[in-house]
Amino acid sequence: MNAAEHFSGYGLDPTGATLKLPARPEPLAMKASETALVVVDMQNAYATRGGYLDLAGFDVSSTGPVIEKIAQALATARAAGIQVIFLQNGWDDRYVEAGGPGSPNWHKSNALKTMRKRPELAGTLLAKGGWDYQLVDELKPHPGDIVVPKPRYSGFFNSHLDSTLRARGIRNLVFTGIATNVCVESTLRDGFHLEYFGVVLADATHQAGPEFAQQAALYNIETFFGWVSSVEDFCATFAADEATARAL
Ligand SMILES: C/C(=C/NC(N)=O)C(=O)O
Repeated sequence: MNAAEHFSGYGLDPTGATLKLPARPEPLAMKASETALVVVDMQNAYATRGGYLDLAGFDVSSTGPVIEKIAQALATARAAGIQVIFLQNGWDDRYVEAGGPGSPNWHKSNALKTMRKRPELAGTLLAKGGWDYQLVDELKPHPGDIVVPKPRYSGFFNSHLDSTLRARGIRNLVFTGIATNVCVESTLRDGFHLEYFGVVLADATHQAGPEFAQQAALYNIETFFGWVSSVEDFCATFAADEATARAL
């Protein structure tokens, strides 16, 4: 290599089409290379009967269609070269990372509260290494996907999410997962403050709590923090991009 060829640095990818994802309140311009599909906390705890949310009294009976929608979005993202990021919520099996009584998390986490109320569950909910913490069988990471463990609702706190995204020049975050009104919204909001463009695929998300919580979260996102789209629109937009790339 001669001296002229030897340089360092990062130039945003000048190649690749800029696509328009149909979204509310208006379409969002994005490139596959600057976009990540973020799958939030699709763990047994949040999506499976017998997991934490179910044991804590939240309805998880209609998470099946959400899992299917996420699988569709994942297939399109991987084919289009979009970085896939799985967030995984929880703590070490002694709950040091959960914080003690000096942490609001200790007081507000329904997982920790449920275990205090039912001591026979101690050590089982959201503990690394356990079934509850595991990602659901239908949505296992593929080679090239990145898994980011996180100890709080927002994926940006005490995690390597921000550095992972910035190192790859990613500016757009496409959100799926559970729960829309808790970890999805928290992560999208923090992303907004860090200058990421956040869009949620509404049919690939599910709330913790009553249906109005889903609608309120989507209203907040659409009106204040980001954009709302669907799996069908995401797949149609990026499948077309992939077809164009193959034809070139
Ligand atoms: C209620 C709750 C939601 N988590 C999430 N992944 O949205 C929790 O973790 O306690």
